Amino acid sequence: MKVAIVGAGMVGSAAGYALVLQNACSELVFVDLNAKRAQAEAEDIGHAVPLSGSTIVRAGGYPEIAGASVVILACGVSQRPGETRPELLSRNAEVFRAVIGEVMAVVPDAILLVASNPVDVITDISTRLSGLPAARVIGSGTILDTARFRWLIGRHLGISPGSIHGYVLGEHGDSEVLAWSSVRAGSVPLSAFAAQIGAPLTADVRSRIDTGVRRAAYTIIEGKGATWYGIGAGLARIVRAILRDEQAVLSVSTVEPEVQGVRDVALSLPRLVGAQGVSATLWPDLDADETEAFGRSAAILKEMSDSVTLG
Ligand SMILES: NC(=O)C1=CN([C@@H]2O[C@H](COP(=O)(O)OP(=O)(O)OC[C@H]3O[C@@H](n4cnc5c(N)ncnc54)[C@H](O)[C@@H]3O)[C@@H](O)[C@H]2O)C=CC1
Ligand SMILES: CC(=O)C(=O)O
Repeated sequence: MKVAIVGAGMVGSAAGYALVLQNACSELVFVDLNAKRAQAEAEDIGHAVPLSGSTIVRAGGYPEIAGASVVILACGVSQRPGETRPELLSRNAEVFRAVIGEVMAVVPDAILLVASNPVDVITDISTRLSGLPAARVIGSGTILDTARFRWLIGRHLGISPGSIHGYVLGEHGDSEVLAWSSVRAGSVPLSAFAAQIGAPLTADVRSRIDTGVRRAAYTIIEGKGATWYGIGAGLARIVRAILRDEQAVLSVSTVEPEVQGVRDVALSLPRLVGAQGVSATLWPDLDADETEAFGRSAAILKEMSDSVTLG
């Protein structure tokens, strides 16, 4: 199965590297406005192939993405230190106006996987520009925030993050909702598990984890200029779910017809992901505060999307 990556910067190349190490696809093509960059990433990542599998890795123009089942879109600009994701909107909307047309002209049946920020709004824009059904335009959404949430809870409890079942919902950004009330460790509600093992979830612990998830991008960008490993692994995880038709439950962003009175808004909920894209959405039980915060997140995203005219 072939995967194309448009945008061979830090995020696109990290995703490509993760796919190659996991031997997840048979062919990988990088496209970038900066053709030398795409060529260099393809060559560097290609050197990992003999050590990991047999993926054909190359760079090219849009004609070379023909036959791709999934197109990862990681093109555009990223945050500078102190900048928020929404501040990228007008620049990245402009990039996507150009890129979606190029992609659709070659692979009108591919699944689009959007990473560029603000990812929920760019997912909505990509859905509108492509004319594809919402199920086939997937934003990485909160897959990364959910991983950060599980990682920090796992560290607090001293257990594997893979044994933590819980999600971050809504915006991939400042208004996101950490759905604490539905988190389980194994099959046990989180608070009960934490009390059983003598690691209670005090208000201070919750606040530290909330900040660790919500502010992660800002602190990493302050330290090294950008984030790429976590999202690279997240994008590879979504691609695997599609190529293997896993029907895996992942928190990803697609346009939802209605959320608490907000119509046609792209945001994250746990969704079933497989060969046809998103086949179902799961609505977790939320407490009153989480429900209110989720509605607020939907309204913020809708307002941002409405500010973009596509011409
Ligand atoms: N969804 C998520 O969880 C995350 C999203 N991001 C976002 O991913 C995006 C990419 O970030 P980085 O890779 O760090 O940026 P980067 O600057 O390293 O790479 C962006 C690439 O896009 C290319 N590009 C720009 N315009 C293009 C066009 N019209 N056609 C083709 N290629 C074009 C550039 O030449 C560059 O190589 C940013 O918007 C960033 O905010 C970053 C981390 C996590
Ligand atoms: C940059 C970004 O969106 C993140 O690391 O969460």
